[in-house]
This record gives sequence, structure tokens and C-alpha cells, in this order.
Amino acid sequence: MTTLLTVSGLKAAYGRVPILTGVDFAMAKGEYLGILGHNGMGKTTLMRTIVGALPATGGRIAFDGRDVSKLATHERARLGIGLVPQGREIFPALSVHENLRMGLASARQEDPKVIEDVLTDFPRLVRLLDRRGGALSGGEQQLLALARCLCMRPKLILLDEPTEGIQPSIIEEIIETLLALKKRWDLSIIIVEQNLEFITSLSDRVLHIQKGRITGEVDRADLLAGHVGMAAA
Ligand SMILES: Nc1ncnc2c1ncn2[C@@H]1O[C@H](COP(=O)(O)OP(=O)(O)OP(=O)(O)O)[C@@H](O)[C@H]1O
Repeated sequence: MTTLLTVSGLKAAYGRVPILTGVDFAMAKGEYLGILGHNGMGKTTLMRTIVGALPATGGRIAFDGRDVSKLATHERARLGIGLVPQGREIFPALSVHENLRMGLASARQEDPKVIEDVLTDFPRLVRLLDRRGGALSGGEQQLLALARCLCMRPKLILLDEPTEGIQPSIIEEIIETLLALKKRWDLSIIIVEQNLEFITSLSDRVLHIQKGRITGEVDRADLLAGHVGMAAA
């Protein structure tokens, strides 16, 4: 197993209010890691601290063999850490194709062929390339946000609540897309979710976060046996 990400004693706060109180975990290259936790437990804060949108107040983040704790967000993106944020944040006035080009802009190398390559895994987007981002359904926007992130050729994607407000039929399509990506790309993903079925379908392992720290872990065998909810209780 090759380790891709190691988070040690990570702390973060909003002003004087501590939110992450010492997060510890490691993940392997190629792993899909789920993070489950109730509202307000610090899931989004953890994602924001890993990408550098929120400065850590303590601890260390090592990515691909290098300490990235002090690097700026764009430097972490160039090294291969991508975020698909909660709420998706696509550009509503830009077309689907233009949104994908924005993803290219944060890539290590801007190669326009990457968009074509990424689109092979997103047939639904191929039919919508000229449509404005704001005119897409929530599920289509989620697929676009994921495709846009892939255009920067990340090694690690942080997916924050991808199923929020999305129809079940397209949730199924997102699961299939992520499983196809796992086979075709050398990709690792952290999936923050409250949807148990979604997280179980995709994760090799699930961590449970409570009050800003990791308090439990469920492996693949227990996930398949349906024990994930118990760990989150
Ligand atoms: N910008 C902010 N300023 C101050 N407090 C914040 C800010 N963002 C989040 N918080 C607080 O930090 C805590 C953790 O929030 P966070 O968004 O990380 O939780 P979460 O586990 O992702 O929750 P959810 O499932 O509801 O998205 C919450 O108490 C929240 O109110």
C-alpha cells in the first residue's frame, strides 16, 4: 500500500471557536474513503482545511510525500488536491464547456485534450456542452462540478456532500461514474456524505467524525454487512 495522504493532529477554528480538535487518519493511493458524521461535526471544515481554504491552527497534512500544511490553496491544487465543494459552485452564466475550461486553468499542464478525455466518462455532459451551467438540474451540475475538477488531473478529489438535493436516478449515475473513474484513473477520493447507501456503494473504508475528531472506522467487509450506520450512531 502506498500512502497518499496523512493527516496528523489537525486542528482548525473559526475565529476563537475550535472546530477540528485533532484529526488523525491516513489514506492509500487509489482508495475511496468515506467520512460520515452528523450536521455540524466538522466534515466541511476538514475538507476546507485539507485544500488550504482554511488555515490549520495545528497539526500536519502530508500529501504524496510532502508536507503541504503551509502551502496556498492553488499550490495544493497544482500538486493534485481537488475539491468538489458542497453546493457545487459551478459558474451559472458560463456554458458547460466554459465551466470545464475553468477547471483546466488550475491544472498542472493546460492541455485542452484533457476535456475530451474527461468527457468520455460523462456522456450526459456531451449533450449539454453549450447549455448554461445555471440551466442544468442539480444532478447535472454535480456531474459538471466533478468533471471540472477532473480537468485539473487531480490525484485526490474531496467530494463534499455530492448527493445533497439530487434525484435518486442521477445519484445512481454519479455512483456509476465514480466507480468507472476508479477503474480508469489512478484516483483517490474522500467522500463526505450523510447518504448511507451512497457512501456504502463507493467506499473502501468509512471514518466517523464527531466533534472535530475521528472517532471510529468501518472497513469494507463491515460496510457490506451493513454495519456502517451503527458506527455513525
Ligand atoms: N464560516 C464559519 N464561521 C463560523 N462558524 C462556522 C463557519 N462554517 C461552519 N461553522 C461552524 O463550524 C461547525 C462545523 O461546520 P461544518 O460545516 O464543518 O460541519 P459539517 O459536518 O460539514 O456539517 P453539515 O453536514 O451540516 O454540512 C458548525 O458548528 C458550524 O456552525
